[in-house]
Amino acid sequence: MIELKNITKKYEINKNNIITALDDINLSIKEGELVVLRGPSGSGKSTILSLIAALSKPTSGEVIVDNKRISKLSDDFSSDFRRDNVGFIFQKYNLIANLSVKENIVLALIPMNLHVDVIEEKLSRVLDMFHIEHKKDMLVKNLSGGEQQRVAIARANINEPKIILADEPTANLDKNLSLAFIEILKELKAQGKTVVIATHDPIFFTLDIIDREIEINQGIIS
Ligand SMILES: Nc1ncnc2c1ncn2[C@@H]1O[C@H](COP(=O)(O)OP(=O)(O)OP(=O)(O)O)[C@@H](O)[C@H]1O
Repeated sequence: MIELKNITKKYEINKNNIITALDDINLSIKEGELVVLRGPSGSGKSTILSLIAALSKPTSGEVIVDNKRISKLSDDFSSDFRRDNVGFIFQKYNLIANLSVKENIVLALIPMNLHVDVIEEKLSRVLDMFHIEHKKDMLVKNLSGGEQQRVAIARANINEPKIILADEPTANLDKNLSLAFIEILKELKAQGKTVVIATHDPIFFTLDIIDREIEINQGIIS
């Protein structure tokens, strides 16, 4: 269960220029729900995702995940929370171009000091699940956009997180690849993951696998 309680997030550019990205919002997302956050550019969608992932902290209010006040965690505990609970699919994928597919995917596991066999097992599970096995030794810079997205999704799932967050996941994909992404969403939902997608792509708005659409405008949920 994810709860945002009276969340305000302000970005201070300088003393005379403070942007209110979120203005006292309340939001609650149940375990296993597939939710779409929709709204125009700049409305606050990415800010909500970054708060749920404990990548940033609210100016006021609380973010609670599974009864844990994650908005109060120190930076170290925030990273632990993220590693154990959240898979984040970034709009621009945030992959390292000069590393191979498998190196990109296992990078986040390095601080965990896992046995090499465990890493191999986790790796082969996601390579297989997201149909990228045949490219595992290729450098990411030599992959197509759709393949890079599958690597980003595999990386987000390496630790079997309960929560998947995706920021404009189809922004760089054509229609067919967007439909392939929707197939992946179906798999994630079948596995019981909680999925939150920030998007303004209309392809999501008529899907029956989406449990709820949340409309956000200028930092306010309407
Ligand atoms: N790090 C930052 N510093 C300053 N302002 C920021 C920062 N991040 C976001 N903002 C501002 O906060 C507001 C909300 O941004 P946010 O990225 O959450 O919107 P969005 O709905 O995800 O937009 P998009 O669809 O374009 O990604 C915008 O006005 C944006 O310019």
